[in-house]
Formats: sequence, structure tokens, C-alpha cells
Amino acid sequence: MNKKTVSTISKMKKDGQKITMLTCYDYAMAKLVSSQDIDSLLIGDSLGVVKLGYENTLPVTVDDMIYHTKAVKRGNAQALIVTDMPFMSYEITACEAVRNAARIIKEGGAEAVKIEGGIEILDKVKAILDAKIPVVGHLGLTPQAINKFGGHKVQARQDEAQKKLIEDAKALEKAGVFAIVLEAVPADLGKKLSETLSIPVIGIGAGKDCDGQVLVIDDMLGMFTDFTPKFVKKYANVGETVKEAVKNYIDEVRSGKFPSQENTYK
Ligand SMILES: Nc1nc(=O)c2c([nH]1)NC[C@@H]1CN(c3ccc(C(=O)N[C@@H](CCC(=O)O)C(=O)O)cc3)CN21
Ligand SMILES: CC(C)C(=O)C(=O)O
Ligand SMILES: [Mg+2]
Repeated sequence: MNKKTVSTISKMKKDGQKITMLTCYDYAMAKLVSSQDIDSLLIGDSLGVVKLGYENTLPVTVDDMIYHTKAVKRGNAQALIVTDMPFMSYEITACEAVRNAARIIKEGGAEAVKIEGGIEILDKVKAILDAKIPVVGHLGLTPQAINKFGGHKVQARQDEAQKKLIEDAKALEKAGVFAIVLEAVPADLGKKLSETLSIPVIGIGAGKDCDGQVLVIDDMLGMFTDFTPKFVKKYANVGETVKEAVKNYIDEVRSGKFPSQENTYK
């Protein structure tokens, strides 16, 4: 399989091919996921929730993002590697935004960064793009704004909010972002935005008419079950498989069945 790049992702929309993205946080999973023809791996700041056990994504640091990006890079075959910029790594000044994005590229080995927000962070997006770093936008439910939203709620149900989101998306496109992740909005808006923009819209809870889809890998494998957003489909039940295996191991050690001859040195 050929290595996928930013241009591959852009071309897929032009060719009417759906874009597939999954989050990934470590070497072993990167190897498994990229053994299939996945287009992009996202090192999401959701790692704070699913891998580190924080209540939300706010405590995640740039160092956390770099650490996990490096691990994913070592296991990745063909996918485009995109890494989230964590909360407060890009909001303060354009200078800090560029410095942190540069670290994620240079130390982590990501090929693009993803940033939550629209017109309010446009100067930071432009500065990062000026530093020759590809950017993915993220609109709709932006989990880093949890304290502003008062929870992880579906966004842009009202006309006014939908208009604002479309304006944000157009401004990001004009600035030069190569794709936009659109999270937890009505499907009609996902369809409209995908038709309006010439860059790909990658949906998560934004309906079937987006140019692509993304999910958190631990959600779709049934490994993370603390909460399950409505947009998640479970394609496996790995959590149950793990519990079953661990239970069998405990039983066999206790009963003396493990280790048997075949796992023993003479
Ligand atoms: N495991 C996991 N999966 C995710 O998709 C995810 C994370 N963690 N952490 C960061 C954010 C938080 N996200 C979330 C978290 C919860 C809901 C949720 O429960 N939504 C409700 C709707 C709530 C409402 O509208 O009032 C749902 O039923 O989908 C949605 C997105 C998405 N991201
Ligand atoms: C859910 C995706 C889009 C994300 O931002 C993350 O995993 O952090
Ligand atoms: Mg994220």
C-alpha cells in the first residue's frame, strides 16, 4: 500500500471516495489498524480519557501528544498521521501555537495537526499554516470547550448556530486547512457542509453524507465503555474478550493447569 499524504486525502473527495479515519494511541494498535487500508490515524486528545483515565481532554499536554504520536508512528504502515493540539497549546498566542505545532511535527513525527475552533482561532491557524504545517479544523462539538458548553452536547441544532458553523468552516477553508472534522451535529448540517466546502468534511456523529468518518478506536472495538456517545457503533467486543481471557488465566493458574509442559523449559 502506498503511503497516504495530505494530497491523497484531498484527492479522495474530488474522486468521490469516502475517507476513513480512526484514532490510535500506541504502536501495537497502529500496526493492527494500518494493516488494513485505513486512510488516516488520528492521535486524538481523547487519549486523555480512554488511555489515561482523565474525566475529559483538558489535562492532556503537548508532551502526552508527542509521546503517543511517536509510538503510533513506529507501528504505522500507510496512514496519514494527524495529531490533536491539546487544550491551551494554541489559544494564547500565534507564537505559542506555532511552537507547539512544530514540536508535534518535529518530535512526534505527525504529518498534520488538528485544532478545535473557528474564526476565534483563525490567526493561530494561519500562523501554523505559514510555518508549512498542514492543519485539520474541528467544528461542532469541540470537547475542549466542555466547560463553555456545559457538557458534551449535540451542537448547531438552531439555524443561527448552523449559519455560524458554516461561516467558521468557510473561513478555515479559505485560510488553507485541508480537512475539517465535524462532531455531533444534525445530519442535515453534515450533508450541507460537505456539499458547500471543497475540502473533505470528516464526520463523527454528523451523518452519513460527510466525505469521511472518524471514530475513537477504543469505542468501536468495545474496549472503552465508561460512556458511549450515540454516534458510536461497536464493531467488536474486545473488552469482553479481555475479561474472558483474564478470567481463564486466573482459573488455570489457581488450578495448576497453566503452565503445562508446552510452556515449560526442560
Ligand atoms: N471514548 C471517547 N469517545 C469520544 O468520542 C470522545 C471521548 N472519548 N473523549 C473526548 C470527546 C468527548 N466526546 C463525547 C463524549 C460524550 C458524548 C455524549 O455522551 N453525547 C450524548 C449526547 C448528550 C446530549 O446531547 O445531551 C449522546 O448520547 O451521544 C459525546 C461526545 C467525544 N470524544
Ligand atoms: C474524536 C476525535 C475527532 C478527536 O478529536 C479525538 O479523538 O480526540
Ligand atoms: Mg480531540
